Amino acid sequence: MAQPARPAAKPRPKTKELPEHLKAYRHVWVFVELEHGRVHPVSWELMTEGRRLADALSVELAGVVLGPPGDGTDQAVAEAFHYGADRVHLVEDPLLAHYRTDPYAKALTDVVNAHKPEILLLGASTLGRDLAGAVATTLATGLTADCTELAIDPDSRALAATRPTFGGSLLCTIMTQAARPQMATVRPRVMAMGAPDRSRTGPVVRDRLDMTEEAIATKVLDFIPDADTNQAQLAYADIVVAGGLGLQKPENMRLVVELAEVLGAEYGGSRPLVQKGWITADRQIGQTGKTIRPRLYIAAGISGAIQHRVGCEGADRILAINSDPNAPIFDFAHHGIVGDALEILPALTAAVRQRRAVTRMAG
Ligand SMILES: Cc1cc2nc3c(=O)[nH]c(=O)nc-3n(C[C@H](O)[C@H](O)[C@H](O)COP(=O)(O)OP(=O)(O)OC[C@H]3O[C@@H](n4cnc5c(N)ncnc54)[C@H](O)[C@@H]3O)c2cc1C
Repeated sequence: MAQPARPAAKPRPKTKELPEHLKAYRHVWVFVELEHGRVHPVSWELMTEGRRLADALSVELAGVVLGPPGDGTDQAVAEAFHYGADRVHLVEDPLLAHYRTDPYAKALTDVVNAHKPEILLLGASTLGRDLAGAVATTLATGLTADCTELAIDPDSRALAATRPTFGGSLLCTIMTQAARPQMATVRPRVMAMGAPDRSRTGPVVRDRLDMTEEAIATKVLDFIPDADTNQAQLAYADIVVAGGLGLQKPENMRLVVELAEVLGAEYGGSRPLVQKGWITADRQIGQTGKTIRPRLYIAAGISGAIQHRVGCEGADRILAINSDPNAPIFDFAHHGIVGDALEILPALTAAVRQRRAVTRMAG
């Protein structure tokens, strides 16, 4: 005889209490992403955000710099203070000249274990994503990737890290309640970067990399920058012009590129344009593409789906061109033109060209 169905076991209540040994973890840390002497700007965006979180918790903000001895590393340390750090943890070693997961993960894990920060933020760049995953796994702690918002939960003092889920149709807030540090990555341009204060300075705490070259499986024989990839500087462009399926044919993408050229702007598009091969993947704007924060964003023939919106709503000004007056993009655009993008784009290009010519003649 079939057994009657039994009710599912009650879920065990989750404790909000932090285990005693983790209560010593304090302060907010930002990993300063330094590669070949240059700091990725996402680090300073996170430093600005980290300052806000540290102030909310009444703790210190620290930057972690890993790199080879030299000017680039010294400069990164100085700038960390300019962008808001109260102290900098520094591991300087020739083995850190090129990014390799093993020595970087070892260095960062050891500094965390030695100084015990409660929050550790990294950029969701190629390097940051690799490093964050490796370090979170070694430390057996929680990592929330690609966050769009960070806050402090007033009851538990936990980091409330919000990120899109279910294909961007929902936002979920994740808290790491029983492990430390609480780790999160944030994509470039999601957070605003504060102005640097060049007069700020502070203490540098030096740690050693406890590793030899023999222990590292990956060897860097040479570094050859790839001239073809990531040519589009969308994330940090002042003006971006983008097209969507409303352009109707791949050859009409030319209208977007021409307007971008006369404006000295970058061009991009919605995801379907990448899928159709009209533009390259590094020009996709949105949740699974680039997040942009230009002064002006011109979106032509783009409906404004949530997955596109999250990548562009940080723009100071959004001008939408769409033939449908009810298109969702008009809900968040600052300026709208209801009409045919195939007519409006060339008209805008001609108007900008004419204005440039008049200015040149007058000058
Ligand atoms: C997991 C997931 C991740 C995603 N990530 C992204 C992402 O990163 N970026 C992204 O963009 N999308 C992303 N998408 C896809 C997203 O949901 C939308 O399907 C996509 O943004 C729609 O692209 P579109 O606006 O170009 O096309 P459509 O939605 O088809 O909109 C075309 C628009 O053009 C207008 N139009 C038509 N003809 C003209 C004309 N002649 N002149 C002016 N306007 C005209 C129409 O009124 C319409 O509003 C993702 C989807 C999923 C499920």
